[in-house]
Amino acid sequence: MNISEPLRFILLIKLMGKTFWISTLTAIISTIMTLVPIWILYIMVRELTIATVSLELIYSCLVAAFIAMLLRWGLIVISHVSAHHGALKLAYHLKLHLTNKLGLAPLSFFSSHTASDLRKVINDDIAALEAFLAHFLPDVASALTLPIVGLSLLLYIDVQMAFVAILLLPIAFCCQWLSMRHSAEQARQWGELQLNIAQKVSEYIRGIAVIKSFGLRADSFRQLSQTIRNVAPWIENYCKKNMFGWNCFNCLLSSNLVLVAPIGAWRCFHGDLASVDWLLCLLVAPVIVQPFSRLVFALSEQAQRQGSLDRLNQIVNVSQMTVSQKIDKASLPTGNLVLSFSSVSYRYDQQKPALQEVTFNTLPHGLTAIVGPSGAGKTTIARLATRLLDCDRGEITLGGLNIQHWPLEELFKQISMVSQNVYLFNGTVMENLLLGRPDANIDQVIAATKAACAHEFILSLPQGYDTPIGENGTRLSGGERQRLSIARALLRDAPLLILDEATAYADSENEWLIQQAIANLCNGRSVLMIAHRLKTIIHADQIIVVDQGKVVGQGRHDELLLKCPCYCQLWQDIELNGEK
Ligand SMILES: Nc1ncnc2c1ncn2[C@@H]1O[C@H](COP(=O)(O)OP(=O)(O)OP(=O)(O)O)[C@@H](O)[C@H]1O
Repeated sequence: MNISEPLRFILLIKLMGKTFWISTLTAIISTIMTLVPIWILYIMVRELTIATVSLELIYSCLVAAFIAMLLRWGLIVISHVSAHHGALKLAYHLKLHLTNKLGLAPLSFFSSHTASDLRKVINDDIAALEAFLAHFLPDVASALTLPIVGLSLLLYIDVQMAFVAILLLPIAFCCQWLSMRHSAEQARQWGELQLNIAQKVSEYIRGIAVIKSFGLRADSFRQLSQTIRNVAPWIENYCKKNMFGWNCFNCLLSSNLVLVAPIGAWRCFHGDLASVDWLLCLLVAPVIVQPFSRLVFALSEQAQRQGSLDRLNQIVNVSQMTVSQKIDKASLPTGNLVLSFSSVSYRYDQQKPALQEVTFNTLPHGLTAIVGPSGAGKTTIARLATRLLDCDRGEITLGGLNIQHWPLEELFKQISMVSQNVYLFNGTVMENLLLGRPDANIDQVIAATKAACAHEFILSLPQGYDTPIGENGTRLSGGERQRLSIARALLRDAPLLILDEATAYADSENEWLIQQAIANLCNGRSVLMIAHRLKTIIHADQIIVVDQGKVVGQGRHDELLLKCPCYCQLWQDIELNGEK
């Protein structure tokens, strides 16, 4: 299923393809079948009122009515099954398409859309559209058919009675219009309230450790309880505003017999209408108007569905990380590639630049460290090097080729990253290890975990390599998670390694193991290490000092102590305050 344009209802229907037409057509025919037994009853009663009753005709009528009822049920089943099948298939493709889009979205998109917002959009909004396509479309088709066919039947029997049957409709619609005037705004407010609750619940769950440590409960966590409490007055106000119009509408819809019965009786009495025709009017008149209640209900939810589409389109329309030039795979640079920043500048939002005119090269087979005070721009450099962000000005090249010209898959084969904030997926140890290299064999996996000092602790887990580690590895310690992520990077075996210093939060035993694992990881590779602590990089082959987004020094440790004031200051801070 190819989804290449913004989502609209017409597009969703097109994407459902023939399942939509099958379900709609069968819904329409099954609705017509609802009126067939009534029509047959009418013919039977008319036969019974004439002098010579043909029993044969009566039997045929009964059989025909029975067949019409069976056909109706069969068609309803086909309509619902095909609508559900089409809607589920569409929901599956939408989820796949949107998650692929998110995978290629730049990091800046995620700073304005939280994980809980996106989860709600991908789960709830797609579920809302799926329900609409699976239930409402066949329902709406049937609800539109019934009044048209029923009214045609009444017009055929008696034009005046057809008019009486729909006399109250305009008044009913006026009442409904009065109560629905603000429905789009109300649907928007309701969507916002739901989103707010989802965000606060997810914040509450994420921060549960802090909340417990302050002795708070859900009702005393003010942000959450206030957001939930806001819903009650909103619903009360909504009911007050809409109750009168909605009740009048429903009353008027179910009251056309109040006119059809006495007017029909009066006309029968005066010989103006045959009593059998009056009977048909009594049976058909309520059937004509009642579906409008279903139609209006379906329409009243249209604003909410439009809201769902708008939110989904925010993901569909997100600009993608692009490969700006098509390069033949065979002509890509190979070997131990040098990463170069050349006059690179970047700013988040409209704030002051995070990086300005940054220029440096990594060393092939060497350790290049980036150091600087907090907020200097070190992490931004790592994000730009891995295309989590794209630079505003300047050029970043790998092996002499701009990284924006590298096919993404090939670029990420060259780079491995170990970050301070390790993310492990909810699966087994082995599944997490194989993430970057699914075809690795068990010997390669064990070699990687041994080099990352992780093999021993993995074996001590209840099911060894097959132990489930929980969401983000919650069943492992911080140091264990870190060593597992290093093993994952080792197994990936990319020639350029970017380390966002991994030992910052480790205890002394774990720190020693992690340092050892990192030393193994650096062996034979070009390494760019974002160092938040100096003592881990004093032996680096090259140190780049960054301050306020600019490179202010470059060299080895001893050279920088002589010529770079910013580096001297950082070093003095360690000597004065120590470094944990
Ligand atoms: N997502 C973001 N949105 C807006 N500004 C940001 C964002 N991330 C970082 N910044 C800003 O960019 C500048 C550089 O931040 P960066 O995280 O690169 O610094 P750092 O040297 O890694 O800091 P630290 O050592 O404290 O981690 C800082 O002024 C920071 O406030």
